[in-house]
Amino acid sequence: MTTSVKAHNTTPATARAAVDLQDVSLVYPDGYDADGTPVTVSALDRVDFTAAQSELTALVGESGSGKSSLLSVIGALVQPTSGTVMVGQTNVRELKEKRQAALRRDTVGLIFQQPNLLSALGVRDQLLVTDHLRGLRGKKLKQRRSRADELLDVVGLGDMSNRKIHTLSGGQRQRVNIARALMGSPQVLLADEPTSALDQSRSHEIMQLLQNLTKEFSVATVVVTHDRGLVQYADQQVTLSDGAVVSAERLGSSVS
Ligand SMILES: Nc1ncnc2c1ncn2[C@@H]1O[C@H](COP(=O)(O)OP(=O)(O)OP(=O)(O)O)[C@@H](O)[C@H]1O
Repeated sequence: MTTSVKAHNTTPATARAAVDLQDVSLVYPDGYDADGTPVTVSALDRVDFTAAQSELTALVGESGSGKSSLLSVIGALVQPTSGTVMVGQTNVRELKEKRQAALRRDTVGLIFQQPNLLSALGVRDQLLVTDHLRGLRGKKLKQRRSRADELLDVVGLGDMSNRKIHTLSGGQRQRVNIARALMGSPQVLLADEPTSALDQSRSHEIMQLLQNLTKEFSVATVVVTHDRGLVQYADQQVTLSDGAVVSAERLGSSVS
């Protein structure tokens, strides 16, 4: 059973808001009209949005309603035109670019539709790419390798750490992607249509995994999905239309 509440805030008083957006608008420049006047597109229109620690939020809405834009703003991939974006205790818009990059690396885990994995590398090394690039060696690299192995275990790939990516199924690749997103110990996990390339059964498995990891790692997870059948894994459903939040509902934990 779902309970409708005020559209802009459904985080329970007891839950810590890991993501808190107030009055956020995002306007993209979109070329020029025939008279040479600049044209703009309003992707987000005065959005209030919260996502709590240890909760999974499903973000739904028609194509073009602003779902990806909202994820991009939360993940500091795009600067909103106006409004306040808090991730944990950090006011993202007040950060300099370097600190925003650090936030993207350390505080936010990103999971995309198609796992963007490197075909030349084995499964464990997908999780260690940034550590290799940063030149980590010795004891520190060993610790990171242990973390990678723990995470691969958690996502059900404990026995596949040396496998090459092309030998994995779509669902297994998405699990690698999820494990990689957790490498930085994020407070927030953002997933943009993580199941759209998978069949129904694998999609449910991935959503169940995200639901479990949300609790286990105490992250605030926001999942964009077109598939209404997958919303059952969420604690909260937020619906966007034309860049605005039109409803926010708390959901009963029907699946666990
Ligand atoms: N980089 C951009 N430049 C200009 N307009 C953009 C840009 N990105 C998105 N838009 C526009 O902003 C609006 C919201 O797009 P967005 O991708 O956030 O929607 P969405 O709900 O994620 O759509 P979909 O479900 O199709 O992925 C759309 O009108 C889109 O055309």
